Amino acid sequence: MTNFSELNITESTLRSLKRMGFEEATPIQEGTVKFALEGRDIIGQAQTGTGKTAAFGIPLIEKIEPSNPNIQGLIIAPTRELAIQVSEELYKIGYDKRVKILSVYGGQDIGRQIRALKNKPQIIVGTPGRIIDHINRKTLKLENVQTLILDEADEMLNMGFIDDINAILEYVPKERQTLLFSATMPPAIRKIATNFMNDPEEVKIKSKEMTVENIDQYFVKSQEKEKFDILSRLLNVHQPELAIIFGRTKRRVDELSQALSLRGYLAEGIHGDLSQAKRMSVLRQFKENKIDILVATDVAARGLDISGVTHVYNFDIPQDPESYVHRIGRTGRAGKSGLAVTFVTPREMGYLRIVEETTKKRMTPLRPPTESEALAGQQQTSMETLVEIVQANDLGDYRIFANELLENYDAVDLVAAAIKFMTKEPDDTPVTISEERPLPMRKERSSSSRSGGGRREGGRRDFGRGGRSSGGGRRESGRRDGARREGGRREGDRRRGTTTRTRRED
Ligand SMILES: Nc1ncnc2c1ncn2[C@@H]1O[C@H](COP(=O)(O)OP(=O)(O)OP(=O)(O)O)[C@@H](O)[C@H]1O
Ligand SMILES: [Mg+2]
Repeated sequence: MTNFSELNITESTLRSLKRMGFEEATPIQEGTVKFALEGRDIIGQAQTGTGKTAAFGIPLIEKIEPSNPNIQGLIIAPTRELAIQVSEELYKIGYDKRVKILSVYGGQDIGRQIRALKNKPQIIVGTPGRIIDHINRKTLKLENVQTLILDEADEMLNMGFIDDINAILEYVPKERQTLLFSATMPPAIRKIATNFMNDPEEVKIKSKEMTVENIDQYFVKSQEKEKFDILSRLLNVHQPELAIIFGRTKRRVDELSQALSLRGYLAEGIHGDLSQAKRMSVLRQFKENKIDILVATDVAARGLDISGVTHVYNFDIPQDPESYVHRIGRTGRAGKSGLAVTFVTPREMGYLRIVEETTKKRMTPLRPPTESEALAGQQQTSMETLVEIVQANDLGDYRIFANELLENYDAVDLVAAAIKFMTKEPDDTPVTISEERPLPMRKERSSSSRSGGGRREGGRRDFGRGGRSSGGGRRESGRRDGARREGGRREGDRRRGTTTRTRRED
């Protein structure tokens, strides 16, 4: 590990990094900062949660000329939450240098953004749709941009976003530095990337596996209709501090979060159809531990950095390996450990093998606990918690109440009642989980033949063949019309009908 002071970074940025608690550079930061400071274009690839934001953020902040009031840096991110998160991290890195940063994203009052743009921000972090809206309104002037960054670059260059990116690029000077970052970078996408880069330096942090090793990865083979009960039992046994459960569709997320709430879990759902205010409030509650289960579509997967996520459950196996990598990467961040469980129906086993081939990591089969095992596990945990509380020796006044109770009741009964109170007993409150259509049958085979089947919305899968999607239907006529959007969501979302998977927005 290298100390930041060895990376030719100015004092003010070093002070900011210190304040952030960053002492040593992570490998991707060490590998990219030098090239980026030399002005090189970079394709940066490193595992989830390993500090890619600062890897592009540090050189960007270093390059900003404080006396220049123009927009000098533009960062494009696939979701609103990510745009906000990246701008917050940049704000911290640029704090001592007083760099002005603004995030622009769909779902937020555009008038407010227009007023904020008049304050002369030097860096803009935005989602593609809203950036284009501002370009059309002539409220965003990009002709002085010197650095363009795509976070989650493969996602940004997939079929759904490439038109938007091309449209934005027309307004950004050709003479610029371009930085692309992601944990995954399928070869076909990397090829597209080089089209608008200038002799990019590829910085790939070598690792045996694509996922970080501090995430324990399991799979549970089960029938579709058994999944929910197994999930509840796993939650009872694991007792995650913070968990994210991924579902394949918006309906799935709604049903799962309702069902979990009915069964007494503190759960909320998040997906692209919710209002921006709702999405932000759910995320805030999750970050503040007011809810401990976040049920999400892939919208929440990319790039979100929520500390303390201990468990990720893929209630539905994702359709492509890249999504898997990003989903489970919400845990095990910044060196912490995590646990991921993926549900797979028997006919989806082929997908599991493809994921494993891509990540180069086998998942361990997990035998789901039976109801009585789940209960026994919980009782055990309750007992251990009681013992810990006793050992902490901080009971004070509680002893007075205990003595009062002991005058009238049997000691064993009282302790048993305490254990019972702390234990979540099996709950058969009826819930509705509609059956999700399984992914198309796919034989177990090597990743070299990944085409066919499994079309995901926008035909992104087709990139696996190195070609353009035929059935994506993402292209929108009138895409330059700022008014076409509805609540920041793409029209394409509706048009895709039943195959809509919930990914796109803005
Ligand atoms: N040098 C560092 N020292 C300590 N913590 C760091 C360092 N760099 C980044 N972090 C922290 O690590 C966490 C993960 O960083 P970040 O979100 O940039 O990861 P990422 O590589 O972009 O992941 P993803 O692929 O999921 O987007 C953040 O909380 C960040 O503040
Ligand atoms: Mg990131």
